Amino acid sequence: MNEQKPLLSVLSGNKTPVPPLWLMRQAGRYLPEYRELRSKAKSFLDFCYSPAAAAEVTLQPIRRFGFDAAILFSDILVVPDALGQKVSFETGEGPKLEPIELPEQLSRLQQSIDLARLDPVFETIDRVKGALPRETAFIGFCGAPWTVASYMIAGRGTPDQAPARLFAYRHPEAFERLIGLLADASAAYLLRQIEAGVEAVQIFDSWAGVLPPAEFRKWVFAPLRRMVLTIKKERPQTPIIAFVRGAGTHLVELIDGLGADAYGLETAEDPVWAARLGAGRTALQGNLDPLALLAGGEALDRGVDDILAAFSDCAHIFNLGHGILPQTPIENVERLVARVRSSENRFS
Ligand SMILES: Cc1c2[nH]c(c1CCC(=O)O)Cc1[nH]c(c(CCC(=O)O)c1C)Cc1[nH]c(c(CCC(=O)O)c1C)Cc1[nH]c(c(C)c1CCC(=O)O)C2
Repeated sequence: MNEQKPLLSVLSGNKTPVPPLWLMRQAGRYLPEYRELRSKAKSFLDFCYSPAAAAEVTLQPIRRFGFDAAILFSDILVVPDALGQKVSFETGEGPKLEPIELPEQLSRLQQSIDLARLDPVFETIDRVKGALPRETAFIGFCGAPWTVASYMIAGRGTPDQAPARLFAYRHPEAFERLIGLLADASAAYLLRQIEAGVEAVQIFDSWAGVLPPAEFRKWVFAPLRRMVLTIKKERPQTPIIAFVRGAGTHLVELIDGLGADAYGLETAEDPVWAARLGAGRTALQGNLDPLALLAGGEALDRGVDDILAAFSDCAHIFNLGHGILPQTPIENVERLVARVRSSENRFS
């Protein structure tokens, strides 16, 4: 039955005449119906933990655009929250956490994740799965250990993740403990999402691109590998999408050895190179520039066509190279969907 859903078919390695399509951060501020519900919530985290609202927001982009996948509405920072770190979101400023500046402060965290705290997320999943169209796949997600740790250490978003990189150089053993804790917590969290009803999972390593190669192997590849092994052991049938943003040439070793079912490519990655590397071995997801979508018009059409042409010989999922921007006009998303869906004869 799953084979009927185009996204799951591509994740099992099949090519389709038209790639299935969804957009990272597709539930969000560019949608007026999102902004309306969001304005009624006490806080962003409260919104994430309100199953009725979170389920509704998950479904909004499906109703409007008929994407091939819904992604659970939540945030990667619910994991630190369920590990006992204080998390809040200030409007216009992004996330705020109690920073971790010294190894001793790691003892403030719980030794394992409190999944009961995330019960509202699992209830959201339960509500969404009954409401999705038959052909729409349902994706769960979490942040990767390195990306989540970068917020936990700095206590906020940073342009270069310097606080976490410094902490890792100064206190490698403590940092390794934190990364290990996050790998186990995140794998357990994804397994519980799968049990609740998601059909595929995506791991977001949004800040993987800043690390030198030796650090990349320790803090990105190794914990992702640990997560993939844990999840595949329990749920071999559930596909995993790894979005290792800024992987660059590390894509070679990811495809060789990570064991995910698909790799998400960011905006700057060359789709022609990636397609040559991945064709016949893995599914690939990406990678239209979110700014081309914002700009619309010919820039959008050209961007879409280049990507469709580059991946025409691959098991390909059409997506952006990073999240959709809040200023993106709705008409441009409609134009994107129409252009991808009418591509059958142009690129096969
Ligand atoms: C790094 C990261 C975060 N969260 C996420 C990442 C990885 C992906 C990426 O790199 O973009 C992932 C995420 N965040 C959100 C989703 C929902 C599902 C989806 O539609 O994709 C997903 C998959 C909702 C959200 N998460 C957040 C919002 C906006 C908050 C609001 O509506 O007030 C949404 C819709 C808040 C958030 N959450 C985070 C930041 C830095 C911010 C503030 C910046 C921003 O506002 O975009 C952490």
